[in-house]
Amino acid sequence: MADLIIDGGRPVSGTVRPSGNKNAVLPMLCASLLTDEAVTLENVPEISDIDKLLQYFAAMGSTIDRDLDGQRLTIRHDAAAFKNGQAQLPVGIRAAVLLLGPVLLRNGRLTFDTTAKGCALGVREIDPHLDIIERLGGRIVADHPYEIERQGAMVGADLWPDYASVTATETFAMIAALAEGTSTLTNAASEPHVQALCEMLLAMGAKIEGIGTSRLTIHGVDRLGGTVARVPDDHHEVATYLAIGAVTGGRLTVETDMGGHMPLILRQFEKLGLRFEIGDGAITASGWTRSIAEPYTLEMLPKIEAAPWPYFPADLLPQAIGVSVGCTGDILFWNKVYEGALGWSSELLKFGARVHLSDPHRLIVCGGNQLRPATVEAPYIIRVVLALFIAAIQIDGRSTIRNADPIRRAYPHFVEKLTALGAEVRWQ
Ligand SMILES: CC(=O)N[C@H]1[C@@H](OP(=O)(O)OP(=O)(O)OC[C@H]2O[C@@H](n3ccc(=O)[nH]c3=O)[C@H](O)[C@@H]2O)O[C@H](CO)[C@@H](O)[C@@H]1O
Ligand SMILES: C=C(OP(=O)(O)O)C(=O)O
Repeated sequence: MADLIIDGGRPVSGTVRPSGNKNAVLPMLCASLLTDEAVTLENVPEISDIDKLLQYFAAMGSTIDRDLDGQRLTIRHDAAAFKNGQAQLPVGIRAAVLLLGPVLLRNGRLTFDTTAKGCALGVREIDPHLDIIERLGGRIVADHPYEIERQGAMVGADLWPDYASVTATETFAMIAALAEGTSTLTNAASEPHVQALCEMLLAMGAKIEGIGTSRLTIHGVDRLGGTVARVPDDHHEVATYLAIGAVTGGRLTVETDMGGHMPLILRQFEKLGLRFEIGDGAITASGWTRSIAEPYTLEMLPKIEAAPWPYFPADLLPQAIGVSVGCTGDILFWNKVYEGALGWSSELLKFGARVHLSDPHRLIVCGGNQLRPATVEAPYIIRVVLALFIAAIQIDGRSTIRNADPIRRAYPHFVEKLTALGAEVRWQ
């Protein structure tokens, strides 16, 4: 594991372009298994999750042509080779769960011995995925290791799961696209990455209605074809860079076409005193008041709550917490998604911040403290490394984030990009 060394207190200014969204490119890559034709993806980020997925595909006999500089990748799965491949599903990445549906469709059966865990945010469930597979005609014939099979085609069904799960919705979309008849999913997830997968499936010949809403209707087709699809920019990365620019007193512009997805996200950071200028194809972080906006309702603590889209994303709550430690005023952070996503917050005490974990879902940050540089330990949670980084870079002096590697899963060339913008940061 590698550490990040940060010399904080220097303005991070200039212009940066975000990379493709990890949580979009991974399901899009898995969806390439739904056709024998070539699929080309553009704006493909250089992240370790893709390397793991591509290693798996290569071991299964797929043909991969990747142009790293051009951020372009063409993949084609040779039917016979994939059938004979024996590789284990990748471990350490949540996206492994996105292989279940496509591999089952391709091979008729699948054995896997992973619980498809990614970031250590608490339990990462597989039940919603297995439930969708069963409801659409698959059978779980054994567990530990799990064996799934299908006899004949998958069959459409009407589903209404307990909650809107991102990857389970993606599993549903990929299977229902090729199932017999019509399927509906009520309580579907609608994050920008879910929308991107559905748009790609449409381009491959799928018939999907309700993209971006909480109800998907999919009319199954006999076959899907190849396509060329662009991975959307990562809205998490956009917001993260804007936050870094603002807390360092810099003026940072992020060039992106994701502005339409950003209003609620920017409004939450504005509660923490960040100021933005919205341009055509660009957002600029132009200032930071450092004071938490007080609500008109006097009895209420200011709060930022994360929940499934179109709420503020759970994958941005840590970055907002990282900003808040430098503010005056108190604020409640409420993670309505994960039950294990805030335990790391005691690391913030090492910077001199005051934080109170009310319960596994809620954290109160009390501001107005004199912060100091520190050495902190990052858990295996991508966005928490960013939270600790945002805390560290606003403080004069040298801080160290131990075990910062998880950011390689989603933030390509992080150190190089920030160094070019004036930050003093390096790996050790
Ligand atoms: C590869 C990928 O795309 N990973 C993302 C995906 O993971 P993933 O698809 O695993 O996340 P889910 O949407 O399934 O939600 C995660 C967990 O939160 C709990 N839960 C969620 C919603 C809800 O209304 N009630 C509830 O209890 C469940 O325990 C669930 O297992 O979506 C998460 C939530 O946006 C993101 O953090 C992950 O980055
Ligand atoms: C939680 C995340 O990823 P994963 O689900 O892949 O672990 C994330 O991207 O923040």
